[in-house]
Amino acid sequence: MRLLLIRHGQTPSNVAGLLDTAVPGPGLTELGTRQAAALPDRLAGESIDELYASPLLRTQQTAAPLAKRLGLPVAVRDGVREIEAGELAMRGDSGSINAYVSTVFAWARGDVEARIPGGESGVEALRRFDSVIDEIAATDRSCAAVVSHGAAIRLWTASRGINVRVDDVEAEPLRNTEIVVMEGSPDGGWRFMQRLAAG
Ligand SMILES: O=C(O)[C@H](O)COP(=O)(O)O
Repeated sequence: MRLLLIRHGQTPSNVAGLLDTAVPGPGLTELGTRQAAALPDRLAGESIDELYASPLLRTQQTAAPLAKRLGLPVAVRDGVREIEAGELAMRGDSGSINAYVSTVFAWARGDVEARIPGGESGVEALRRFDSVIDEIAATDRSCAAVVSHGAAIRLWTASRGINVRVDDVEAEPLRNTEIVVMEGSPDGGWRFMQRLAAG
């Protein structure tokens, strides 16, 4: 099946460069709202038959225009929320951001027992994201859109994409409403197809 993994639109914490991962978190900025409004047209060529979002306000606000256009409900799943920042929450200094990002990519390279101080391990973060993807794949639909978060999407695609190099994912941040397209199945594996830039 085809997965469209969409990072939410811009938030005030994104503008400020903060590690803001708590639930429910901030809503979208004006730009973020415009980015969300642009998604239905950007994805008009896709035959999306299921729509998922994390419990955070920013993903649900991003999913809303797409849900309206498609006439689909938004299924909220805790498993696709952002990687918890733990003791690094709401920090914006480069040391904290580097500690967060480097732990996430250490997980993608196999060190899944490492833990963000006060936060999750890679085992825990991947287990919850995997469980949602497995649930989606079990529906036997052809295409699902999942509105999630930058670190969570990069972790999952770097860890589960059979044709993906972790270095490439680490080198390329995911911008607001940028989309990672993956195809495959839990049994056969997931292949990275393309990134759809936010424009
Ligand atoms: O990486 C970050 O900046 C924070 O964890 C928040 O990510 P998000 O904006 O994709 O939720």
